[in-house]
Amino acid sequence: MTAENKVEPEEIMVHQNGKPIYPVILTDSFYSLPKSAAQLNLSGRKVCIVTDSRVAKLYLEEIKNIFDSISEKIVYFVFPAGEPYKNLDTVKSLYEYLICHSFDRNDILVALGGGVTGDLTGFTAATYLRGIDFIQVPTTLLSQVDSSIGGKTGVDFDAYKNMVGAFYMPRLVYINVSVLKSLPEEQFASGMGEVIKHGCIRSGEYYHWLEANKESIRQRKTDFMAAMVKGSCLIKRAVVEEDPTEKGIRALLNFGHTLGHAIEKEKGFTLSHGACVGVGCVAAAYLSERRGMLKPEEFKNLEELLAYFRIPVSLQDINVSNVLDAVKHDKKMDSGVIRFILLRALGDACIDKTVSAEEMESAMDYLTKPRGE
Ligand SMILES: NC(=O)c1ccc[n+]([C@@H]2O[C@H](COP(=O)([O-])OP(=O)(O)OC[C@H]3O[C@@H](n4cnc5c(N)ncnc54)[C@H](O)[C@@H]3O)[C@@H](O)[C@H]2O)c1
Ligand SMILES: O=C(O)C(=O)C[C@@H](O)[C@H](O)[C@H](O)COP(=O)(O)O
Ligand SMILES: [Zn+2]
Repeated sequence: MTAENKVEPEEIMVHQNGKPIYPVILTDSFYSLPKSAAQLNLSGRKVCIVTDSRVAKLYLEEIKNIFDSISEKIVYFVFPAGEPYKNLDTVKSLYEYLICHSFDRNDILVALGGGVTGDLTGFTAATYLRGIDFIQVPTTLLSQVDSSIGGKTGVDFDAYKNMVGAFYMPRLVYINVSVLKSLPEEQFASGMGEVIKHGCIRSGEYYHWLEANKESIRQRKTDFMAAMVKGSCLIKRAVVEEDPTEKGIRALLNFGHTLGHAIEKEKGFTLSHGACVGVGCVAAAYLSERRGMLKPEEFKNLEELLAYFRIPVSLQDINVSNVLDAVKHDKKMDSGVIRFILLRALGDACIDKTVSAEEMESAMDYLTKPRGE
C-alpha cells in the first residue's frame, strides 16, 4: 500500500523550442504515480519495468502493482546492479526480452532505478523499433537531480564512459524523494557530487543554500531533500532547455567530468560516478584558481563542502598517465582540443579550450600529492 504524499506533488515542465515536452513530478511517495502515468494513456499498452537487482528487491513490487492497475500487461527486466552492466550486452538482453514479449511501438518502458538504469533504458527506448516511449522513475539522488532530466541516454563502451548513446526524451519523470532514505551513504555522497556541481556552474545562491543547510541535508530530512532536488532540477532544466543537444552551454554540466570520467574508467568503476565528478571538480577548481579566476577562499570553500558530504577531494593509488590518456577520448574533444569547464566564481562557469596537458597534469599532481605538505 502506497502512503499518501506529504510533500504536495509539484510539476516542473521541461520545454524544447518553447513547447512543453515532459513533466517532472516531484513529491515524497508513489501515491500520485498512477495519476501521472495515466496522462500517457496506458490502457492497451504493455509496460516493461527495467530495474537493477538491488532496486528490484526494494521497490519493484510496489511499482508493478501501480502499473498493473493502469496498463494492459506488465513484464519486468532485472539486470545486475552496477556501472559495469551499463553496456551493449545488457541492452542486447533487453532487446531480446522485448522481442520475446512482442513489444511493439505502442508499448512503453519504465526505468526504475539510478542513472545506470535510466541511461540504458533510455538508450534501449531510443533504439528499439526506432524509438518507443519511456518513463523515468529515478531512485538515487544522482538520478533525481541530474540523469533523469535532459534526455542524455547511453552506455559505456570498452569502459569509455557513455561512448554510445542518443538524445532521447522521456515522456514523464516521477521523483519520489522518500526512496532516498534507503540509499547507502556512498550513493548519497555520489549524488551530492552532482548537486554541488549544479551550484558551482550556475547559482551561487543555491551553492550557499547547500552550505547553510548542510546538516539537515546530510540527515536527509524530507523537506530538505525536496527543496534540494527541486533546486537542482530547476538548474538542470534551465541548461537543457537552452541547449538540448549540447551545441554550447550544456557542456557546463560537464564541470568536473573531463578528468572525472577518466578517473572513473581508470578506477575500474570502483569509485562512484559522483565521487569521481567531485574529485574532478576539485581539479577544475584548482586550475581555475591557479589562473587567477577563482578566489583562493572560494576554492577552499568548495573543497570543504565536498569533504563535508564525504566526497573525495584527493586520490591515491591511481595511474596518472592512464588518466591523462583516457581524457584524449573524452566526448568533449573538439578537433583535437579539449573543452574544459572552469570556474570564474562559485556559481559562474565557462567553457575553456586552452587547458593544456601540462595543466591537467598539475591538477592530477595536486589531487594525488599527500595533503598538508
Ligand atoms: N544521463 C545523464 O544526464 C547522466 C547524468 C549524471 C550521471 N549519469 C550516469 O548515471 C550513472 C550513475 O547513476 P547512479 O549514481 O544513480 O548509479 P546506479 O544507477 O548504479 O545506482 C547506484 C546504486 O544504488 C542502488 N540504488 C538505487 N536506488 C536505490 C535506493 N533508493 N535505495 C538503495 N539503493 C539504491 C543501485 O542498485 C546501485 O547499486 C553513471 O553511469 C553516470 O554516467 C547520467
Ligand atoms: O546532462 C548533461 O549534459 C551532463 O553532462 C550531465 C552529466 O552529469 C552526466 O554525467 C552526463 O552523462 C555526462 O555526459 P557526457 O556526454 O559527458 O558523457
Ligand atoms: Zn555526471
